[in-house]
This record gives sequence, structure tokens and C-alpha cells, in this order.
Amino acid sequence: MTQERRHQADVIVVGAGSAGSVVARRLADAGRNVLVIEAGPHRDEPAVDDPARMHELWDSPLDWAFRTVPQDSALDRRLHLPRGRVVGGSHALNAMIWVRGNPADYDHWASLGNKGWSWRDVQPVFARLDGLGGEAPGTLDVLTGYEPDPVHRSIVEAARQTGLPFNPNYNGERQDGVSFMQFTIQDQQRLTTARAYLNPVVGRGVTLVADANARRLLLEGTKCVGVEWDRDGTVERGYADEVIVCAGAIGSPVLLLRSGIGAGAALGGVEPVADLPGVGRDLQDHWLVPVIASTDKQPTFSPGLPFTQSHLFWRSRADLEVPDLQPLHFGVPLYESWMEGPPRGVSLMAGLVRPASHGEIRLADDPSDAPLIDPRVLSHDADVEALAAAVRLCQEIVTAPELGHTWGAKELYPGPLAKDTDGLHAYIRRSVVTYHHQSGTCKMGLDDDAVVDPELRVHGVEGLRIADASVMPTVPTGNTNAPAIMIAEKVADLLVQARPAESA
Ligand SMILES: Cc1cc2nc3c(=O)[nH]c(=O)nc-3n(C[C@H](O)[C@H](O)[C@H](O)COP(=O)(O)OP(=O)(O)OC[C@H]3O[C@@H](n4cnc5c(N)ncnc54)[C@H](O)[C@@H]3O)c2cc1C
Repeated sequence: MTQERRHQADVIVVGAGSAGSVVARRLADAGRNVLVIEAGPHRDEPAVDDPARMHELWDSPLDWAFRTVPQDSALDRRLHLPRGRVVGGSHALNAMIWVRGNPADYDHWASLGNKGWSWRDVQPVFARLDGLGGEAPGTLDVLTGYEPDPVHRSIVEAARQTGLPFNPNYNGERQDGVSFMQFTIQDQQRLTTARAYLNPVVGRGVTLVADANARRLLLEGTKCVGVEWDRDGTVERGYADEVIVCAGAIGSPVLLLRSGIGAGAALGGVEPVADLPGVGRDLQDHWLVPVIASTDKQPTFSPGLPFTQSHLFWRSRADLEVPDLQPLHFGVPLYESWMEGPPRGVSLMAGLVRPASHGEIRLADDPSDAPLIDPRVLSHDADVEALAAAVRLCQEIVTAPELGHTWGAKELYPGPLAKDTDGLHAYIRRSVVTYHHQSGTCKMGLDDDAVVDPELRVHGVEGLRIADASVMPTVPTGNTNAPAIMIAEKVADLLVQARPAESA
């Protein structure tokens, strides 16, 4: 038998991940009474804190561990899409790399009618939150200027030997070139927005309800009045003037669809409330293909740093205006399940960050089952071509003199599998994996597929906004954590401007 408990707040935030933690903090600072609903637990986890233990968290209880539907263009493989299910969200199990994106990304968003989202508009928001290049520190400490481990110094030197320029700051004027990464790490520990923003206000303006899985939004006609969730087998409800959904690029569209907001046909029998065909459509992601070399020396790693410390931005074709490739480099071999090799080595993950292939998320026949996630990876031949250029570039780097002389690097994969173009394309389809940057499933805009307007209000539904990676109209050129956090800062600004602090 279910009992019902009711909660009341000014604002309910669904999801205490990268974005939700920021929204909750900013609203609490403005004097609002905020209720945060998070499906995962709120507890200390040594594997979360330690930047070198990220891979242990995948397929753990802190991972939603989504799987795609079989991917036609990738040998029918079902790809693992890890997502954080814990206070901290995906920031609690990500690689902590801090990338603002390319100014052209945001100017493109603005050109689609999204007033207030050009680079000129968002650059000060980034500066406020990360403090990079400014005089005041940001709310999030971003680690720069650390001593990279020797294997990463060699990878960067090898990249330079292939002709790539060294870029000391890819978050500065230009992204292009090979760089040491900037990280959200503080005192050798992962720094999530939950830690930096949310934890200090829990119990002081914010009520955090953890282990609470939001089942649906509560709607009266087309007005959102609250949220219903499960906790320990009990159904609870919260009511508020406004609900901000920050459940991420998979969780947010799924919650809307389960609440009857979406295209009628996608609702799997759920009573329709608002006909918004874009919910779950336009799923975008970035993609990686491994280039692995064995080494004859064991790389050593400093405590408090991850195994990846360097990456590069480059172009698959000289005529591109913006980089479309972002390989990232690990000082360990990351073998796929069908590969074998020695335990010592390096992986250069050839990365595509401006994909042409887009997919979608739908409800299963039973809407409470895991959603059907179809990114349609490599469905566009242009993505295979671009990844082929990225693999060739990474092969040049692992065979450059520095890695050979200093580490005895010998290419293992793709190695002979990519001796010609057909072989390389087959290798890409066999080994492509996510770069973890799902976005675009509740996109911001004014067209028929847009789900939220430029103030992140859901079209046609009152009292409901979305603020997370799902609203990105196009996936940025680079990792998506910083952009998701910037989006959260922007929505908080909008909400606070609309109703200034009661205490002011
Ligand atoms: C393995 C991995 C590595 C990555 N590496 C990097 C990196 O190094 N740098 C980078 O910039 N980006 C990286 N990313 C991407 C980045 O972490 C995400 O883009 C970012 O965290 C998205 O933030 P978000 O707020 O949209 O979603 P999330 O941070 O995922 O937050 C969503 C929250 O909502 C909760 N939730 C979902 N559904 C419900 C529900 N029904 N009820 C209650 N709560 C719910 C989730 O549990 C979660 O806590 C990585 C991601 C992963 C998974």
C-alpha cells in the first residue's frame, strides 16, 4: 500500500547534477525556499573524490548505466552511456575536464533566435563561475598550471613533432592545438558543483530529498504545479510556484514524456498534455575511437590527477572554420572487450566533436521501463570520414619520435586493421564509443522542434523550465560540463531578475 507525503516550496529543482546544484544554490542565495529531488544518494564516496578512479564508477550503483538500442551503423552494438545517479550527477563520475566551448557555438545558438546566448552574452557568465582570466576567483575552482605527468609531456611533444602547435590555454582566444587540460579538481579531489554550490546551502534554504526518483510532473491543465516521486516504496509529492527540470539530457526528456509532454505518438499511452514534438528528438553526442600503443616503460601518475591530462583541438578538413576533432589522451591502454594487449601503454582517443548524426530518445512500450535511446551513431558518412582523419592524426602522434624514443611506444590498435581506408572505416564502426556528451533532447529555440524558449520556459506549459545539457540547441565544440553549468547560472539569473531577493 502506498502512503502519500506532501512537501511545499517556492521552487522545486529535479536533479542535483552539474546544473541542478547551481540552480538550487543561486535561488537559495536569493531567498527562495528550494526543494531538490535527486534519484541518487547523498553520501561521500572515495571513488568519486579520487580523480584517478572514474572508471570504477561505470556500471556501479551510482551510474544509471543506460544502453542504446542496437546501432545499425556500428555493427548493431548497444553502447554503454554512463550517467551519474548521485548528488553531483554526471559531474561526480566524469573526467573533470573544463572546456568552455568555441565562441562560434554560442553565436550559432543566438543566430537561431536565442536572444541572450551569444558568446558576448555567455562569456561573462563563464568568467563569473570559473574565474579564468579574470581578477575575481570563480565559484568553481578550475585547476590550471599543475605539473603534468611525464607521459603527457611526451604525448604533447610528440603531437608538436607532427606539426601541431602547442596551445597553453584552449579556453582563451583559440581552441586549436595541443594542450594540457584544465580540471575541476581542488586539493587533489574532484570538485563537483554539488560540493562547491549545493552542499553549503543544504538545510539553509535548500531541502534536499535524495534517493527520490521523480515519476512525473504534476499538471493542472497546462500549468505545472509540482512533482511526484518514489522514495523507499512511498509516493511523495511536492508543490511549488515553479519547477525547474535539471535531470540531464536523458532524464529530462524522459520525465516530460512520462508526464504527457511530447509528441502524442511518443508518449506510449501516457495522457497527452502538451504537444511538443521536439521532446527527446535531436539527441546529439560526441564520439571516440581508440588508438592504442604499448610502451616498454610503466608511466607514473601523480596523486590527485586523472589518467588523462592532455588533449588537442584540430580540423578534419582545412576549410573548416571551427575545429571538429578533439582527441584526448590517456596514459593507460583502454582496451575494448574484444581487444587484447599488455597492461602498459597509452590510448589516444580520436574524438569527433561536431557530429552530423543526430538521434532520439523514446519511451518504451511500458513507459516506466528504461527509455529507448537511439543516437544513430555514424549514420552520417561525414562522421566516419572525420573520425578517420582523427584516427590517422593519433596514429601519427603515437609513431612520432618522442613516444618511440622515450617510451618505446608501438601501435597496437588499429595497427594492421586500418591498413587501407575500408579497414579503417570497419575499425571505426567496431570500436566507436561515446564521449559522454549527450545533449539537445529538449532544445532551446523558436522552431517547431524547440521545447524551451530562450528563457528556458517549456513552450505551452506554465510554471516549468528546463536547465541542463538537454536544452543545448547544438552540442558545443568540446566537453559539455562547463556549458551545462553556464546554462544553470543563466536560468538562475533569469529567475532572480524576475523576482529579486525577498531580503533585498
Ligand atoms: C563518464 C563521463 C565523463 C565525462 N567527462 C566529462 C569531462 O571530463 N568534462 C566535461 O565537460 N564533461 C564531461 N562529461 C559530461 C558532463 O559531465 C555532462 O555534460 C554534465 O554533467 C551534464 O550536466 P547535467 O546537469 O545536464 O546532467 P547531470 O549532471 O547528469 O545531472 C542530472 C541529475 O538528475 C538526476 N535525475 C535524472 N532523472 C531523475 C529523476 N527522474 N528523478 C530525480 N533525479 C533524476 C540524475 O541522477 C543526476 O544527478 C562526462 C560525462 C560522463 C558520464
